[in-house]
Amino acid sequence: MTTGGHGTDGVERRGLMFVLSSPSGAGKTTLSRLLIERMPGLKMSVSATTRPMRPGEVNGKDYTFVDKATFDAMVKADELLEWATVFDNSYGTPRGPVEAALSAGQDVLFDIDWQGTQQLKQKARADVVSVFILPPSAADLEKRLHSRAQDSDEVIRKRMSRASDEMSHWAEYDYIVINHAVDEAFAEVQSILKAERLKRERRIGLVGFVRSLQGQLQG
Ligand SMILES: Nc1nc2c(ncn2[C@@H]2O[C@H](COP(=O)(O)OP(=O)(O)O)[C@@H](O)[C@H]2O)c(=O)[nH]1
Ligand SMILES: Nc1ncnc2c1ncn2[C@@H]1O[C@H](COP(=O)(O)OP(=O)(O)O)[C@@H](O)[C@H]1O
Repeated sequence: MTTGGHGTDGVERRGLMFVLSSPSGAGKTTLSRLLIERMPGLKMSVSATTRPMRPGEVNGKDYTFVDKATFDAMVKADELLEWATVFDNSYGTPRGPVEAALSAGQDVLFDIDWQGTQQLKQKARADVVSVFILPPSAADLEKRLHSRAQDSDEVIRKRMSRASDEMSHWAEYDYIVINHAVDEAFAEVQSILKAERLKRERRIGLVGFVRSLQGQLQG
């Protein structure tokens, strides 16, 4: 699905799809924002959703907020790379920006649930790197959902009751990070991305690079 761009060391490589999933409130959004701020060459995939906007969210940045009819039209026109229903709302990944970023040699970051992760893996397994974020405890999870202060008590109850379901998919992920302290969890997620960028199979320019090194040695 991807063509290739150049890594920071100048060797051409395939772009990767970096997926973060977790039960609601475990810290995906916080970690995603830090990754985008601090990791050059990584672009956020902005999902479309029918969920109402939360205070502080920006349309087109956090999500593209659409009504159900618009979402259904996007599905029908095959404009979504994957989509799913979560908490009675529809969420989906617009295909165009992802394909454009990957073919420009950028990596793409996804904050999507297990259903979306499965769909991406079916489409491009070799290019997907998936990380599941766990909270340190149920009490911490609940505290974080309250501290975010953006959802009603009823919505928080729904999110807590769905957490166990979401968590049951942890073993489908390549990496598991427990989000105790943000800085440490961020450092772990960053290490995963850095290592995955160096994977031999993604570095399609290596054959040429090594040939040229050998040429220099022989010449
Ligand atoms: N499959 C899929 N899931 C999404 C997408 N965008 C967001 N999600 C997931 O939908 C769930 C709810 O997201 P949201 O309402 O923003 O609440 P959050 O869990 O507090 O971030 C989270 O598990 C997100 O990862 C998407 O485009 N596709
Ligand atoms: N390691 C952490 N320690 C304490 N609070 C955290 C930590 N990580 C995230 N939070 C806070 O918890 C709340 C939920 O985090 P958020 O990133 O929105 O989760 P998600 O996107 O998974 O729903 C936010 O208020 C965030 O600032």
